[in-house]
Amino acid sequence: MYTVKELFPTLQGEGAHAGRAAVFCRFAGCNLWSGREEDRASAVCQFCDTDFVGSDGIGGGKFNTAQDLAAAIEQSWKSTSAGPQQRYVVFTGGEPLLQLDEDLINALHQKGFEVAIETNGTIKVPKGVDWVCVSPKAGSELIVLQANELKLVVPQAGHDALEKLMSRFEKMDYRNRFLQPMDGPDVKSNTELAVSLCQKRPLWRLSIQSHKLIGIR
Ligand SMILES: C[S@@+](CC[C@H](N)C(=O)[O-])C[C@H]1O[C@@H](n2cnc3c(N)ncnc32)[C@H](O)[C@@H]1O
Ligand SMILES: Nc1nc2[nH]cc(C(=O)O)c2c(=O)[nH]1
Ligand code: SF4
Ligand SMILES: [Mg+2]
Repeated sequence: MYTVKELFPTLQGEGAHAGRAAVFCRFAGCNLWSGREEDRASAVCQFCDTDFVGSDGIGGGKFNTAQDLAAAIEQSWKSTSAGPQQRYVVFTGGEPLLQLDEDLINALHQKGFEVAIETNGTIKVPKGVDWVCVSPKAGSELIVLQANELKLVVPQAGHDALEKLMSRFEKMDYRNRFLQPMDGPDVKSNTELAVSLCQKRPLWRLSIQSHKLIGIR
């Protein structure tokens, strides 16, 4: 059984695939925060911008089998009149690796989808994922040490030595590296920080949450 908060077609707003048509499948639940506001201050990850509790969002629900969920994802892709080419699904959450498994990945490959994930990097990635974006969280143990994309949200409390952290990540096996300004009350100064760090350290590129700027999901 898979519990999906919401399922919708949009454009990937962030990172290396920004601008690309995709179905987003947001799984319920996360290992670094309960999702309840009253627990935020004591959570490992305290800056989350997402409601991932329950299955009551648009396109959300409980899916008994991988086939059922893959069929819903295919329907969502077709709902925009998109053809069979470049089919792309992004699993996010919450933490998608609490639920994504090889059965579901295989069912999507059979339907011609490329499978991407947005993960906090604390859980092993199953075989077959085509694009892994890791976004490490201060105070958690990072175990996904190789990925297509690293997307570091800045600044994070506890990341006092941000540049030291960045130079550690520069020596690791991440194909693309992004700094993403933390959204919230300080997004403007966080963006200025990210811009100046990208200028100083050209191994990094800026990822802005473009979907928020243009008002899509
Ligand atoms: C909601 S998370 C879900 C996937 C996974 N749990 C993770 O943290 O990567 C999706 C992406 O949004 C980023 N994110 C969450 N809250 C944010 C915020 N306030 N500002 C900027 N990015 C944020 C995360 O770092 C991650 O890259
Ligand atoms: N358009 C759009 N792009 C995204 N990229 C990562 C997202 C996420 O919440 O994981 C996200 C999202 O929620 N919407
Ligand atoms: S790890 Fe991801 S989903 Fe979980 S609370 Fe942090 S940003 Fe949100
Ligand atoms: Mg989001």
